[in-house]
Amino acid sequence: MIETRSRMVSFTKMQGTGNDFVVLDNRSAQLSPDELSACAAAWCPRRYGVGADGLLALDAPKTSAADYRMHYVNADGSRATMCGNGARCLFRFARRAGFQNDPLAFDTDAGLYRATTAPENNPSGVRLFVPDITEVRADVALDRSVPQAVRRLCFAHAGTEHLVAVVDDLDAVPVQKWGRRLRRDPSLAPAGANVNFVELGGEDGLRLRTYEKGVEAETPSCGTGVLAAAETAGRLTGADPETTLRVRTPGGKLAVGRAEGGTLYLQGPAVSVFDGRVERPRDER
Ligand SMILES: N[C@@H](CCC[C@H](N)C(=O)O)C(=O)O
Repeated sequence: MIETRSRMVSFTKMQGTGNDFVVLDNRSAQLSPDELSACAAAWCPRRYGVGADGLLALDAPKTSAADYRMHYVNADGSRATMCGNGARCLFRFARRAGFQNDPLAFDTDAGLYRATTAPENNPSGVRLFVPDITEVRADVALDRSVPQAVRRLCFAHAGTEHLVAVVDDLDAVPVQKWGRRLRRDPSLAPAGANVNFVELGGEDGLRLRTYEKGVEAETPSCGTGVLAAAETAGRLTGADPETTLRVRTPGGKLAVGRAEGGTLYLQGPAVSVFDGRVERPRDER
């Protein structure tokens, strides 16, 4: 068969609070879901590829309400239903690609989302409107033992699966060790969960460190993790659910609040780092 697609794929490297992504326009690249997974697994490793926590692809919309569709694939090639930092980056990528509606609406595997430029005078800020988080368990029991330092353990589906573990001393948590163990607890099968360790209080409201499934490591920040923490741990502080909650991650600050009309949002930066071209993995050619 004659190969008609280019071997090289154009991409933009982007980051949102240090959570970084290879971002491509799949209307031109035309990669199938399996090919997107293979590309993520080939391009995300930091020593052998471009280096990223995941791959984002902008595609033609699936529903008439959307301007475009977002595909999200973790660094290990597994597909995830949603990515909060990634969705903000893809919004900025879509603007650069010429999408002009405001807000922009996009299909994801977790449903329809919308985003707009953040209202404050912050050129990199993006406000991602999200559906209310309805699947919440305030206290969960896992099959495996949970470290004693975890004072409360909650679960929230914030577009994807999250455990929220409340601790007193966030800096003392061995995130890699505990996250890896809790993330695959049999009671969470088959999807598993990202694991967020949260310290309550302080001037920023919450501090958060996340072990991400699909990266199988701590990442500098996780947007849906911030939403899950705001919904569960944030409420444990007695904070008014209507006030904006500031969440500090190792990669930077994010805000969770309610817009006029009551829609929940996640707000933070989305930044282009560089543009490049990368070869498709050999098996996929
Ligand atoms: N970093 C993302 C979440 C990406 C998906 C996650 N690893 C999963 O598999 O659920 C975010 O910013 O939300």
